[in-house]
Amino acid sequence: MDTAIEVQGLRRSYTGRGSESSYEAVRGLDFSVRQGEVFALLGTNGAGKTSTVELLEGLAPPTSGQIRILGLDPFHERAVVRPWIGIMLQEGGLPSELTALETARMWAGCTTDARPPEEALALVGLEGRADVRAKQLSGGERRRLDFALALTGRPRVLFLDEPTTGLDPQARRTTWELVKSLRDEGTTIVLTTHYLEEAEALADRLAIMTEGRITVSGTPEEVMAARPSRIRFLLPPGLAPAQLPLSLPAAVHDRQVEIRTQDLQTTLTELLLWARAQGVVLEALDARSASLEEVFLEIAGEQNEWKRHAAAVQGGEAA
Ligand SMILES: Nc1ncnc2c1ncn2[C@@H]1O[C@H](COP(=O)(O)OP(=O)(O)OP(=O)(O)O)[C@@H](O)[C@H]1O
Repeated sequence: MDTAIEVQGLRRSYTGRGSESSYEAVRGLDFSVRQGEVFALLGTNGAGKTSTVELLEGLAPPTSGQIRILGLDPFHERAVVRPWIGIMLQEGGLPSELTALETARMWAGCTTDARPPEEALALVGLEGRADVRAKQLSGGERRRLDFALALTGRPRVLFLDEPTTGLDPQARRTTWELVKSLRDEGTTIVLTTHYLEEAEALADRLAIMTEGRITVSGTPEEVMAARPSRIRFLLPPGLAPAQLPLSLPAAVHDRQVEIRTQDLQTTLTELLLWARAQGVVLEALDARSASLEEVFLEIAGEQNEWKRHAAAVQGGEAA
């Protein structure tokens, strides 16, 4: 079987208490994750990532829709599915008096076919901190201990919820290498992160969520290619904006020119040929494809724009 995770029409509502109305945090998701793939779920705060991942982990039943983890329902067939999955939570909640090794041993004691605790600690680079109590570990080291525990059961499907939050740049790179090597060994990984360069570095495919829905999805390259590239330069002295090549729609602010294009190579060639023919230098020339961060910010911006519009319409109606 090639598909590790299959999600269809997934919805999750939180029922309100007393006079509070219920809130639909997940509003109809469809996606699948192949075996041995890193799938990143991105989105602004409150987009519904954790609500979704909890359903995938079988911690709660969906309000409607279907989930299959390696062919089974993670909530109703939890006893079978649980040993296949590894979960790294945002807040580990570890007993603070135990050392790192004692914690890993305790965890291994509750796990079927557990990795030796020393091996789990070594995988995350904590072998030298084995005898340090959890409460004396740094925030980043505790995060790595959480990761070691998630790996203890040799999971086939691994859920990593913001795995590198609080890690220094070197520890973050080491974690990335570990994620890649787990993926190369065939582990399926669902990753949520607020670090877009992390998603760019690790994800085979990703989905960006806004308000409970997936707005865009695909490989990082596909997601970035869907947005225009941009070229910037300073308007050469003595030239008016109207003298720029007409076929290139440019926005000019003070002397700063910005051209957006779906075909960076052709547009850039046209611009450079024009500059040579004019005998002008394009100062501060900068041409780049959309980064994942730009795509993300644009989607988040569109969402805010839409909210402002909706509020204005509502305000208008009320008036
Ligand atoms: N137990 C709950 N009861 C009611 N509403 C909830 C509950 N848990 C989450 N929500 C709401 O559901 C929405 C989605 O929350 P969720 O934690 O899934 O978002 P997220 O994308 O993981 O956010 P973050 O990036 O901040 O972790 C939010 O508006 C949140 O307030």
